[in-house]
Amino acid sequence: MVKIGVLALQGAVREHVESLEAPDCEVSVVKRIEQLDELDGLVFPGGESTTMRRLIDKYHFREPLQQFAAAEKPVFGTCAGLILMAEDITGEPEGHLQLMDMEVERNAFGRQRESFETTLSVKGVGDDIEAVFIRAPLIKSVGDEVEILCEYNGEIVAARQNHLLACSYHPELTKDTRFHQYFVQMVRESKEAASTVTAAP
Ligand SMILES: NC(=O)CC[C@H](N)C(=O)O
Repeated sequence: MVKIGVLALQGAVREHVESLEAPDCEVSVVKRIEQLDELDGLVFPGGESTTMRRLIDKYHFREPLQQFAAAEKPVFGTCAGLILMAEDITGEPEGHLQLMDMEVERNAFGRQRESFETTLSVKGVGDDIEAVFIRAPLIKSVGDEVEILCEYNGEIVAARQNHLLACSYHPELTKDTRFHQYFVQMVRESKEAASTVTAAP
């Protein structure tokens, strides 16, 4: 059994909970820091990153979230969640949680395309993944350890750095749960690897 939480300070939470459903996966809505201790993986939903940051600071979540990721527990950020994870944000003095080696640009898809849907090929997930972009950020550059999973019109929109997964769009707003199930599998593998290490003589 793996336990995955969805950070519920602000943003679209319920859809993530539904997309993560699997027979061996217990999903919870995270509102208190103490809940992090029980989790094997965590999702940062979409919403408004500046509001989320304000609430993260208000409820003293910043360090516990950074520790969660530093313990190599998997984290998955979508849209505003991706912005929270980035080391750098274009035009801003520094990133929020600075978990993942990438620079992101907020609201990067221009005015008339602020929201749109498309089908994408995502490495390791599928070549016909439905994606909903809502005032989405793009990933402008990534460090050496980051694997690019998906590009849209030559721009990076999904990436993975070991136990960290991020995408610009909203996989939780479609019926297609493959991206979430890819993350659930990351959490299973990470938990299994951690228990092997603990069990070693
Ligand atoms: N759908 C979203 O999560 C939008 C992200 C939002 N534009 C931000 O900058 O935080």
